[in-house]
Amino acid sequence: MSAYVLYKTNPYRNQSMSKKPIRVAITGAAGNIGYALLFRIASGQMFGPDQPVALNLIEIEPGMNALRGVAMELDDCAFPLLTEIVQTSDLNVGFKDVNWALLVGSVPRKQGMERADLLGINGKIFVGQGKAINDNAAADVRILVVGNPCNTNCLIAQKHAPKIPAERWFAMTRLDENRAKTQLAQKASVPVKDIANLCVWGNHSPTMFPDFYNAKISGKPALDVIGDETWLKDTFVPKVGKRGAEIIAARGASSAASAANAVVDTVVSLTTKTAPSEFHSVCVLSSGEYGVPEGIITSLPIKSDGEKWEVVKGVQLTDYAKEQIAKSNQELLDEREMALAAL
Ligand SMILES: NC(=O)c1ccc[n+]([C@@H]2O[C@H](COP(=O)([O-])OP(=O)(O)OC[C@H]3O[C@@H](n4cnc5c(N)ncnc54)[C@H](O)[C@@H]3O)[C@@H](O)[C@H]2O)c1
Ligand SMILES: O=C(O)C[C@H](O)C(=O)O
Repeated sequence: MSAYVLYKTNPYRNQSMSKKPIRVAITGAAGNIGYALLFRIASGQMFGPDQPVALNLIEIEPGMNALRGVAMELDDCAFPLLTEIVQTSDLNVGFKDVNWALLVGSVPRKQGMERADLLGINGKIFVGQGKAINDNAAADVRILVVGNPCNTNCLIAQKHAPKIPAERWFAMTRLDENRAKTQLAQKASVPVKDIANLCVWGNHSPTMFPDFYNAKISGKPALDVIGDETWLKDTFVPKVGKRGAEIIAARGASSAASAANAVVDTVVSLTTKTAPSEFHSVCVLSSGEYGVPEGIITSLPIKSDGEKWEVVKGVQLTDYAKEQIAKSNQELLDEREMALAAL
């Protein structure tokens, strides 16, 4: 079997479009999240209805046949914005000239496991991917890590890509934010669009802290609207933290469509202007904001001007919130130590 397989599908189609395509690499493209994600990117939901996209689909060798089927389906959608599909198991080909790298490919956990149990299995994948991104990607590349444990995997890849500025690396807690918003909306019997300022802090693990103190329901503090701090602490927080496990128990497989949706939401939030006074949860490399230890990829409240992002300043944290966030960040420090020792 060849070391890599590269198929370019219709490389010349749709070339008359005036904007230069955004080139997006997706690893694990034939997996469950990949299957829910590619069609949304190709249809324009990630970068907008007039922005052409080229897709670099990356799989391991045993996944290449399934990937060919997925690419055929992309072709059969006749998406006007999709200019090119590259299919490869060679990371140097897959990350060539990409503007975005969505690192999904890795093993999901099974029932009874924690995401951190995957570090030994998945961590090493991100060494080679970090290096290949460093050596091949476009000068403006931005990277979003989804494969678990996503925070520490992101840190591993970042450490192997010295050319790429630290602010271009992200890991995903948007699914947790979306889950938390829905739980609050259902409890308060309001539409989910009425929930704002819901930051999930820390690690994408059961220790994450969905900060209900700063969340707003229809413009009012969530605590006032719900009126039950015990429910928020003892039911809402663990419900959000363990939602991934609840889905695995019900589906027999980890969340896929909602994860793909959160990938789209994360990229949209980083590439469009955030609404005034709103923020979103994204894991970024900490430089000590809010007393968080430096040098971990941790979830913080982020806003964007459409080009650059920043950590929102001035969010007031209660002592309880600070304690929960510190626990989650301690877990990230421990994961970092484990990862560095293993690599
Ligand atoms: N951060 C989040 O919120 C979040 C949410 C859901 C799932 N996840 C994680 O995303 C990952 C993928 O989930 P899934 O449901 O798509 O899994 P899946 O098993 O359906 O698909 C994974 C795909 O990745 C491929 N793959 C494995 N190693 C690879 C490598 N080195 N390079 C390229 N491709 C590789 C596999 O062949 C497979 O096709 C898992 O680690 C899961 O835990 C994260
Ligand atoms: O829980 C998992 O293992 C998958 C994912 O991280 C999730 O939150 O759904």
